[in-house]
Amino acid sequence: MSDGDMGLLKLAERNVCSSPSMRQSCMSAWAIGQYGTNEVLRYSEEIPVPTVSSPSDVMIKVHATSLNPLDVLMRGGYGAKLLKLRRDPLSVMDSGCEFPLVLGRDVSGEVVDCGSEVTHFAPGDEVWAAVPPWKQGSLAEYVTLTEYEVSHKPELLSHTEAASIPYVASTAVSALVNAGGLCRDTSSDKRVLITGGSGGVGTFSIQLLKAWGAHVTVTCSQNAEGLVRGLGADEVVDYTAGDVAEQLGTMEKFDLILDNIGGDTEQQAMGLLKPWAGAKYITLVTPLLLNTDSMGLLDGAVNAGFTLHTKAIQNLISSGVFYRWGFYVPDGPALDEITKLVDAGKILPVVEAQFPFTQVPQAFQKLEQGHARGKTVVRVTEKNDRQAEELVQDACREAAESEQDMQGSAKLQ
Ligand SMILES: NC(=O)C1=CN([C@@H]2O[C@H](COP(=O)(O)OP(=O)(O)OC[C@H]3O[C@@H](n4cnc5c(N)ncnc54)[C@H](OP(=O)(O)O)[C@@H]3O)[C@@H](O)[C@H]2O)C=CC1
Repeated sequence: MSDGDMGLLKLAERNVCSSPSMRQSCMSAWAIGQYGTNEVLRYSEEIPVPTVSSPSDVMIKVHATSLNPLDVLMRGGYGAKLLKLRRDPLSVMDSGCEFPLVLGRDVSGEVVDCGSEVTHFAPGDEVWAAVPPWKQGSLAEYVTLTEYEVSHKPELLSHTEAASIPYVASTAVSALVNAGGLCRDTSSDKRVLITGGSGGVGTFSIQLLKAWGAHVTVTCSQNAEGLVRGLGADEVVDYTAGDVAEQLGTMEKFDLILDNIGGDTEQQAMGLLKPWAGAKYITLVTPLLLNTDSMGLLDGAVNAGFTLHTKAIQNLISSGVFYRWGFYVPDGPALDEITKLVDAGKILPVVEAQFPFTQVPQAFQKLEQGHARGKTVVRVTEKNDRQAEELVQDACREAAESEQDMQGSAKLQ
């Protein structure tokens, strides 16, 4: 997008937050005003600041965020019907719709304000969090979350590094712990297969499971083998080199499969689990939001529930395998545990690409090309710091000019 386009967009969006008094409560953000392709992404300096409105709110100045496949999907309207149900009624009250909608699900930043009942955080604290998809996102100067969703950032990580972890970590913990029943104390004798191990969720999950002592097998492309082995994967199967089910079928069977791919992988995976031994298959690729989008809330939810129930029963009866869907769940305390693992050097950030805040559309393009090797991060403050510097320089220049004017008029007198 050219500077000229950016200027036109800014002018077009002045109506969001236009009066001088309102402008003080506005921030810069990348937002969408409708669902669609990358064209709908708009930079605006007129997005209302999400201020503290409840006693448990924590307002964060965003230093960095990262993109997830969900951002690309949500830009196109994915999950709109179900997510709208959970949005803050105040945020949709004026327009009756969710727009302008700010995307971005990760945040690493600094607390700037807290509600009266917040006990664990104070202004100035460096924090990280995953922003629930029903809340305004972090491709913005500020984001406001509830205390339970926030955690203190690992000291060893920069904001850019930290922003690569929260959403994939919260998803992995939810899938492996809540759905999979694994934890630090019960994983050491477990054989786990991660499909799609080279992406955001995969690169995090490998490290978490290795920190817990599990034996980890990963499927990925041949050129990602070095990456996943470097993160600790014990065995790697190149899914591009022939029949992946056949290759995996020669191995000892697994206790748990975390499926980041879905589709045919689901059928292939079932036969790879230990039968009648409490083994679990957890997929992150579920039809729930697609169903509610296409069939409506009630029919979609019922249909998804029926699908899940049928598959769960079939797999339990035929092979004693537990079939489950995994979902991202907001969980600050889980991130506290991840902070400890990061500080202990057991989990490293995997940042594949970084973009400045001015290049968010390019960051989305990168994500849409696929073949992720870890995460794509957006540095948010860099632009705002530069902008603040420019404002200070402008103010200094104006002050110097008015001083010169005053000296000039004093001489004349
Ligand atoms: N249910 C939920 O709440 C959540 C669901 N998800 C979903 O989980 C999935 C994974 O997320 P995330 O890790 O962030 O995605 P990424 O896009 O970061 O990673 C996907 C990875 O899979 C690899 N891949 C593609 N096809 C295959 C294949 N057939 N076998 C093995 N590897 C393959 C890709 O590389 P390459 O193509 O080069 O092989 C890429 O590295 C996504 O579908 C996402 O939408 C994520 C978070 C929450």
